[in-house]
Order: sequence, then C-alpha cells, then structure tokens
Amino acid sequence: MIPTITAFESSPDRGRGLARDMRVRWALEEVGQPYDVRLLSFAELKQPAHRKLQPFGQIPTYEEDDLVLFESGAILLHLGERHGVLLPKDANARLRAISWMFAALNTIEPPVFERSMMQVLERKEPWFEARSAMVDQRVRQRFGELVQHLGDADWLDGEFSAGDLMMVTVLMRADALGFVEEFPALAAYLARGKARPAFQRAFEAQASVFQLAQAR
Ligand SMILES: N[C@@H](CCC(=O)N[C@@H](CSCc1ccc([N+](=O)[O-])cc1)C(=O)NCC(=O)O)C(=O)O
Repeated sequence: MIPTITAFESSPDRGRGLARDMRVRWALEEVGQPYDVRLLSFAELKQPAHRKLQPFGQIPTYEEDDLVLFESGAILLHLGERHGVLLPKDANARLRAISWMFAALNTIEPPVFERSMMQVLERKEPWFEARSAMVDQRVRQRFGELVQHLGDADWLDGEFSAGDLMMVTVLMRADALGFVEEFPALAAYLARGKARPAFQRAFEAQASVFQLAQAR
C-alpha cells in the first residue's frame, strides 16, 4: 500500500512550498516513493479523528500500513532509513546527516520561525522594532555560522542528504523574509536544492493543490 500524507486543503503559504508537507513530498520524490495526499481544512485539522494521528492538530502526518507518524523530521528519518537514500550508508556519515537534520530543525529554524511569526502576529506591537532587531541578529548569526561551515562545498557533509533537504526548506522560509539574499553562499546553496528534479516535482504538486483550491 502506498503511503498517505496529510496537507492543507488550501495552504496559507499560497503554493510557495513553505508549509511542512513540502519536506515530506520532496523526500518521497527523492526516494522515488509514490504517495497519496489527504487534504484537510483548518477545521478538520482540529477534529479528534486527525488529532489521533497528530496530537497538535497539524499537518503533515504519514500513514503507511499500520505505521502512523507525525513530525516532518521523524518522517524524513523513516524515509531515509526505509529507502537507503537521503541517509549515507556509512554509519558515521549517516549520523552526521542526522545531526544536520536536528541542526536545521533545532538551531536554524527556531529564530527563522520566531521572526516569521513576529511578522504575522506582532508587527503592530510597540515592542516590534526592538524585538525584531534582536531576532534578526540571531538569524544572521546562525546564517553566518552556516556559511562558515559550508565553505565552497555543494552540501553540508559530502553527498546531498536529508540534512540538506531539511536545511533547504528552512532557508526557503528565511528567503521569504529576505534574509538569504544577504548571504550569497546560502542563496547558491538554496538554488542548488531547488534545482533538484525531485524538489521541482514536489513543489509543483503542492502548488497545484493551492491553485485548485483557488479555482473552486
Ligand atoms: N513540528 C511539526 C510542525 C508542523 C506544523 O507546523 N504544521 C503547520 C503547517 S506547516 C507551518 C507553516 C504554516 C504556514 C506557512 N506559511 O508560509 O503560510 C509556513 C509554514 C500546521 O499544521 N499549522 C496549522 C495549525 O497549527 O493550526 C512538524 O515539523 O511536522
């Protein structure tokens, strides 16, 4: 049975691939695994039926036979383990790729996420200017450190891995905020990720869902 993921019926990212089903779609395309998508409204996300799969009422989830997973990082780890692509065969290299998945989610994404939520929720607050300057600084510090690590390499640690896939999707969100253009090396890294045929198939698939919803 082919796996089923969940995604927004009409994504607030308006088809820009910023919602986290994009990571799972991209990984499924990289490993060559066909998949079905169950599209959910915001109301359906919060219903008990979905919360049984995803306790926080969010997307994506991943169902495959009797396996039900949530958390995009866990889903990518499963796909990497299951398909022998996205995670290196060498044991130490595989663990380093997993480190980079965690780094993307737990070191780079938090300030990026914080800044993107500020843009949506705090723009009119009296503290916005001062606090956004602080959070901007945190994003720029992490991006500078990422540039240092990357050097002139194509990917974070040898071959393209799930760590790069996760990092590229985090940088997409930062790019939407204008941070990536300040770091040419990260802009080039992001472009390399987006140039991958698997990325483009995943991007088109999620964008077509939004376009279809708009046409209704
Ligand atoms: N840690 C979880 C986080 C999942 C998550 O944040 N899901 C969001 C969508 S992706 C996050 C997201 C949302 C919107 C944009 N955007 O650009 O508009 C980008 C990313 C969701 O379901 N939100 C609905 C809710 O919480 O009620 C994971 O990685 O799977």
